[in-house]
Amino acid sequence: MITTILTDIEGTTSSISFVKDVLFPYARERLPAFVVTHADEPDVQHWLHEAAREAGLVSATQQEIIDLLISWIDADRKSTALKALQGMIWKDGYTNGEYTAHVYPEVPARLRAWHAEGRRLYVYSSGSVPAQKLFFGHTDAGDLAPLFSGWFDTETGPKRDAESYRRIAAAVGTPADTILFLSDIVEELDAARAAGLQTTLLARAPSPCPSHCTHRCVADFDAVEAH
Ligand SMILES: CSCCC(=O)C(=O)COP(=O)(O)O
Ligand SMILES: [Mg+2]
Repeated sequence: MITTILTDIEGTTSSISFVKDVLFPYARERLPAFVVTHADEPDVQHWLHEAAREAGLVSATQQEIIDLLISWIDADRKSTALKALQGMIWKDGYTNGEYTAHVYPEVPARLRAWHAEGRRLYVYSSGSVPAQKLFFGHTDAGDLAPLFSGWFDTETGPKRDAESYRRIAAAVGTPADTILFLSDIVEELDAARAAGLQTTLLARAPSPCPSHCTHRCVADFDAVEAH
């Protein structure tokens, strides 16, 4: 019996294009000024230091760190430090009404229905937890954040590592096989299944389900079986 649904964001609840064509360029354009203006804030300082550490830079100028972070945005690197900084920059865009987060049309009603049935909903995304909360707090369909019981990002661990899903099951406090993980990435689902979670692949149009997929595969949330 599925009691808990854990969902990815990009490619699952929401289009890859919104993240790549709206969020990433917004952060890319504002990152240099953001770093210069906020570098003294402890949170920002922490993540700048973490980015330098991740890159193996013993000492780096502010401009070198900015260049590094921009190259990571361009490469879609799932760096925890980059994601934390991007989330801080995206905040202004949401609160100023410059954009709202895309969700596929059936997603809000399906999330509400699962919530009303008593299932607990969680997010696991490479986007930072603050960025996830902003995202679901400002969607095209309004504020969906209250539907979720909790949020996980790569501070819990990489999304392709089974240990991350074991940690999530322990944090949620329910047996792994009662959790259904939804994602558009087969390697993430493989890791979740290795940890004992149930899995469903989202193959959003025009992508077909892969021919030799070993995970249940559906085109949208209405086709997800969560029994
Ligand atoms: C929280 S919205 C930003 C999403 C993001 O930065 C990202 O890398 C999405 O990755 P996901 O794990 O949701 O596929
Ligand atoms: Mg995804």
